[in-house]
Amino acid sequence: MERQNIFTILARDGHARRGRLSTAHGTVETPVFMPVGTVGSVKAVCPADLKDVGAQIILGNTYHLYLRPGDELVARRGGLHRFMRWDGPILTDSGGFQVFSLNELRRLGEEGVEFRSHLDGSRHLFTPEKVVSIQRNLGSDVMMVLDECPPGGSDRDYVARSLGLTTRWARRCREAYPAGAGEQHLFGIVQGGIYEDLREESLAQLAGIGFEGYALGGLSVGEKKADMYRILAHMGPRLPENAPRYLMGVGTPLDIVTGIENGIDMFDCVLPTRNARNGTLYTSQGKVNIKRAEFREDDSPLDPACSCYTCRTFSRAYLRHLYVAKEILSFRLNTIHNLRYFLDLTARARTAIEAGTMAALKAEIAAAYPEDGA
Ligand SMILES: Nc1cc(N)c2c(=O)[nH][nH]c(=O)c2c1
Ligand SMILES: [Zn+2]
Repeated sequence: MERQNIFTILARDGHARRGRLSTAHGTVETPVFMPVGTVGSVKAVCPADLKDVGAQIILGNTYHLYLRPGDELVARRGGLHRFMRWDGPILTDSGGFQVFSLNELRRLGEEGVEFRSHLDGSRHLFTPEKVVSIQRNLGSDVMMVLDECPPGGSDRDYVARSLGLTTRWARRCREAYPAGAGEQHLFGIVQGGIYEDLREESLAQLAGIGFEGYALGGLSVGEKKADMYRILAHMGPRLPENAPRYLMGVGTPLDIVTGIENGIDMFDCVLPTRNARNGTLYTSQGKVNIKRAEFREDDSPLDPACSCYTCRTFSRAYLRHLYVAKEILSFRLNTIHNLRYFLDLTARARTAIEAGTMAALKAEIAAAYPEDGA
């Protein structure tokens, strides 16, 4: 069955694209930031908070949901959307990345990757077919193939061998879920480390198989920032023109704007949620460390340029007090703000692309976050 085109480009500004992705749970205006909902919750906030901050699509981690509560339990409860009461689109990663990042004990082979649960030490095997089955049980709108993400700094020979395995696994994922098999989309993941020729080879192999979208993996995994930006500039515009392009695990505000100017449409990163919980807040004037004593009696809003519930309602003095007192409310209010900042950033990018002013937005973010580009 021929699939209708799921992605439409509405405007361009250089390589930057303003687009629209259609999914079974609604359309996604791109460029878009996806809050990370690791085990079926975006930590410290509820679905109503997510809607209030402008979230369109969120991310779930297959590895974590498979181990707890279990993908088959989620399927019996009606799928992840119903289970967590999120009615918008959901993207799930394949779990391979978490296997590598959370498990010392793992065995990589042609069949798949064997690992022990970080929860109870039980043994498991993720194969391409298994991770597709898990994501079908979860019912995510966008599924990711099983891939191997070579550690940052891996040598060229290892990266070359690894991308071959990633391609063979991607082909098995596609065979397990052929185009048109259902309403879920399947995205391929381009690997190839910091080597342009290997990146192009990985992309050519994946494009030959054919996916509804294409991700750049293997970045923001410990490589030098200059190497990430070099690969981003080389590969972003080379990804298939009429498919959504997803930069996995990225990134800082400047990384995101740089990704957009290089043709990326979708981003996910734990920075806004994780840093909210350690008091690092993103604002129009750069990062604010809310625990600093200077805020003890500061009645001003966290960010006068932000219209989120936190900035509309509370002072920096109160936010500092909650953080220092280790109040649970601190996590929620800080997360609401940080997510709103990242979601507003991509919303402003959508407007900037339509107006042809992406360069001005990038200059503004580079000035507010000079440390990001280092
Ligand atoms: N930075 C990254 C974050 C990620 N969640 C992933 C991933 O899930 N798969 N493959 C990847 O290469 C990858 C890189
Ligand atoms: Zn705010």
